[in-house]
Amino acid sequence: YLEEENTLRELRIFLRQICAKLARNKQFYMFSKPVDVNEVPDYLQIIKEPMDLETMMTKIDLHKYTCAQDFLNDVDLLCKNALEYNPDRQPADKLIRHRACYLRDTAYALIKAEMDSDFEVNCRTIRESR
Ligand SMILES: COC(=O)N1C[C@@H]2C[C@@H]3O[C@]2(Cc2nccnc23)C1
Repeated sequence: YLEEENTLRELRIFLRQICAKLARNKQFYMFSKPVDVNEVPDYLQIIKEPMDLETMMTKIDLHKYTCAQDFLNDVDLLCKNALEYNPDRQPADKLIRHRACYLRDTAYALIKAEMDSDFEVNCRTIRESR
């Protein structure tokens, strides 16, 4: 009902700010848009559920996230994909794995620092009720 819609609106505003902050970071540029499957033809054979920051921003606007953990689940997916597709010891792979872990840890730290825990509990209650 109306209080729940107010809460979810506030969640979307909060998540847009977090997502924009991550997307502004030049160190995360390789995660800002979907991997170009024309450039990387085998990507979809290896990664079954691609994820990137632009897609996550769109999902916010489509009301796909009803709590911060839903958003962090996609951060985890983005990171897992990068670790799986870039497993080698060569420097390029090591760099993208490091950046993926850095993005994941940054997202968790930002949300923990800037989100009221009671607010997230309220969002989880709304998620469970739907
Ligand atoms: C999240 O991003 C990634 O997992 N990747 C893996 C791809 C392999 C390598 O880097 C990526 C893009 C790319 N494009 C052209 C040639 N080689 C590459 C980005």
